[in-house]
Amino acid sequence: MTSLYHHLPKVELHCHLDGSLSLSAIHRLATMAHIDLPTDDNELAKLVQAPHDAQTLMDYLRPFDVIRPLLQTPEALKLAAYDVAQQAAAENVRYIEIRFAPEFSMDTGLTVAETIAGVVAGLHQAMADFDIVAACLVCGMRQSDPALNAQIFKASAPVSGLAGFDFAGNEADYPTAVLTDTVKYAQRLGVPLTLHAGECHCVQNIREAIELGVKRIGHATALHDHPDAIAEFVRAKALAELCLTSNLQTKAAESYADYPYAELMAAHARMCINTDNRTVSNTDLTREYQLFAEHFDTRIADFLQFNRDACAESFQTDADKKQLDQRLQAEYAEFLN
Ligand SMILES: O=c1[nH]cnc2c1ncn2[C@@H]1O[C@H](CO)[C@@H](O)[C@H]1O
Ligand SMILES: [Zn+2]
Repeated sequence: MTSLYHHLPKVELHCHLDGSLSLSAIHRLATMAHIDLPTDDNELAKLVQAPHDAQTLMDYLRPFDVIRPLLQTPEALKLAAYDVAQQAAAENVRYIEIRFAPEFSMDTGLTVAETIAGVVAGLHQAMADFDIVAACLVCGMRQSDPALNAQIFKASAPVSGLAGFDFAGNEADYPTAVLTDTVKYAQRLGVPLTLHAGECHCVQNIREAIELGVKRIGHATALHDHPDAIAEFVRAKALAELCLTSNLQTKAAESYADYPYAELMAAHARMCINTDNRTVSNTDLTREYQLFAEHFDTRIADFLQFNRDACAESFQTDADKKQLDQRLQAEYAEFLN
């Protein structure tokens, strides 16, 4: 039986391409790249899912090393992007932003523009085949040379189909403060920006992102127990891209009790629900909704509000936002009665 949460229309703003590939897509990509990976799904899953004993974000990020060599051609990126958008469409995600790091797909000579074109081609094909709108975000990596990130952003900005920028990666050792110049550079390029922050118990990283004028914060988990920072977050009308399962795995939150949901709700903070990484976190958006309902008593009207806020902060045109917002309201009417 498919659950209510499967049927609810959804908007997802925070989903990594390389962390969300289906096992069958990984098998196909490995064959294309002539790379030996286990043919058995259980064995493959062990390699590409977050280790059960992960203690930190860096432990969680290890499986991405297995995926990196598979995503080195435009055809592979196209197949990957199609696969993730297809999975999302199958669980009634109406709009998704899928992010990836061009840096990790340039090992054998692709240009930044070629990597983005590959991803965008896959998203366009998925949009033609399924009832979903899918957009592409480019990640700079926190731990990388700022000059490389600047170069990647500069080369990305004019590429057709690029919707926004992000910074991902090692937040513990590369806090927001060290990114400031590159963030400002990205902002000057005129491309909308979201930022991973608050995944490593450092609320300062969220504060600084907000001070830089960033309105979308990936995770924002470190707001827990920081009412002043939550107040600043609310004043800035920022949106938290929540990634619950991922946060429990990286120990950004030790337990459900350490998760800032109730505090954010009480403060009327804006937020939305995301998978972060379907495969690495062994989840999907339906399961994330179920977890919020079970552990935090999130109601249908709340899910609608989260999706409307996600829509309002999505990196689409105002006309497209309006159309999606109207669709969400119309479609939720049957679930709210
Ligand atoms: O939760 C996360 N926090 C920080 N970085 C992440 C997270 N999930 C994935 N990536 C990083 O983003 C890259 C581009 O998709 C991935 O390769 C991974 O290194
Ligand atoms: Zn993320």
